[in-house]
Amino acid sequence: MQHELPDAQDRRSSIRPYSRVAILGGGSWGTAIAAIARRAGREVTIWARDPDVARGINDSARNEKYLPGIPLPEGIAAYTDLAGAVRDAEAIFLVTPSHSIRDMARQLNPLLHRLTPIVVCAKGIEADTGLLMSSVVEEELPGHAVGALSGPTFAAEAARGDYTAATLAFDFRTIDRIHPEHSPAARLAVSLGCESFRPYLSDDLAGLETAGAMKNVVAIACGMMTGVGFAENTRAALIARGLAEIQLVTLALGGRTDTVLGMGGVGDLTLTCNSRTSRNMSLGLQLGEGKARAACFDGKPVVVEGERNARSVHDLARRLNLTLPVCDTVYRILHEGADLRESFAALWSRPLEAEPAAMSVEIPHPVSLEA
Ligand SMILES: NC(=O)C1=CN([C@@H]2O[C@H](COP(=O)(O)OP(=O)(O)OC[C@H]3O[C@@H](n4cnc5c(N)ncnc54)[C@H](O)[C@@H]3O)[C@@H](O)[C@H]2O)C=CC1
Ligand SMILES: O=C(CO)COP(=O)(O)O
Repeated sequence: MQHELPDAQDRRSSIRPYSRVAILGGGSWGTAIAAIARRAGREVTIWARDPDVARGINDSARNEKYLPGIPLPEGIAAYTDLAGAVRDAEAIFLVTPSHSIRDMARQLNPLLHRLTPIVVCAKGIEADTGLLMSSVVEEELPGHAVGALSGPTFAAEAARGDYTAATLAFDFRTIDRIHPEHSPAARLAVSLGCESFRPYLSDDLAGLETAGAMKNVVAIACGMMTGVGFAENTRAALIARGLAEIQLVTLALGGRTDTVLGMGGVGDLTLTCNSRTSRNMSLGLQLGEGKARAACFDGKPVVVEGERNARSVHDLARRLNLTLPVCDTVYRILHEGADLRESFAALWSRPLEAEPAAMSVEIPHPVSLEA
């Protein structure tokens, strides 16, 4: 069940936002979150690895490298040293790519007060361990309340101030049900909520993170099919089957179907699978059109989480003994050199099976009509 913020205005005004928040990651999404938090009235610091990015934010309220042409709210203070960025922060948003989250958390260990809540905004599953990002952070920063922010949120649109919504999830153990206004989750939601950004609260952290990591793999599949020349029917089928795969893994990891149907599941999946703005969709599209991987994005290094995470999802599914035909097809094309056209043809000629009757089934058992 998704939790609303306490609804009545008097209750809402009793939730204290965090005054000072630190955003770690000066890329497109980190900068967009900084802009949202600043519009919501917070004192905002941002850590950027790249000194030019930090200079641009400090000197001209722009991040031309990652969000070209988008003016940012005044007053975001950018740092290139992590200690400076987090010094007075009451809450932390971790917004670097998923493969860097463990290292970032390790670096933060000596710098943070144990009560400082941490929100992971990267979408991914750790290679080798199969851990969701919040679990990675919990291992490195024990004792902190760790949550995730995820949803249909293209950075440039959110930074421009287009109406955007997302889900903020914390483990149920950290949500104070009697006094929700004291929970870091509620305080963080109020800290980010502003005219253009609407955070929903959830206690299904596993579901939210699983959906966020897997939708990128499905988006690559949709891009590939579109690039090869197939159209709307094919893409819709991939989205629906991708959603079923997300549901399987979500339930296996203890998450819930309502999360799969929410902002971070259906919301983000439909956004990324249908838009060329998505880097994941766009990678698939270019590969489907026959471009070599090295030539995609004009040879520039671009964060495409679904590429790395196709492997993490594949390994996790094996451990969980789950069959994920769509995600597996992407994995085999990207990481085992399988032929793209043949792989998708094989996907469509699998034995016929029953569609899970309802999204509420626990773990569906495919029924082969060939047997
Ligand atoms: N861009 C978007 O629309 C959204 C992105 N996300 C997620 O946010 C995360 C970050 O992505 P973006 O900001 O889009 O990427 P980006 O490519 O725009 O920026 C990446 C940032 O991370 C830094 N970085 C790269 N490797 C690093 C490392 N090893 N250690 C520390 N810092 C490193 C870069 O210097 C850069 O500041 C990803 O997991 C992505 O899926 C989530 C929602 C929306
Ligand atoms: O996660 C995103 C939007 O919610 C961004 O998607 P891409 O990483 O595919 O660009």
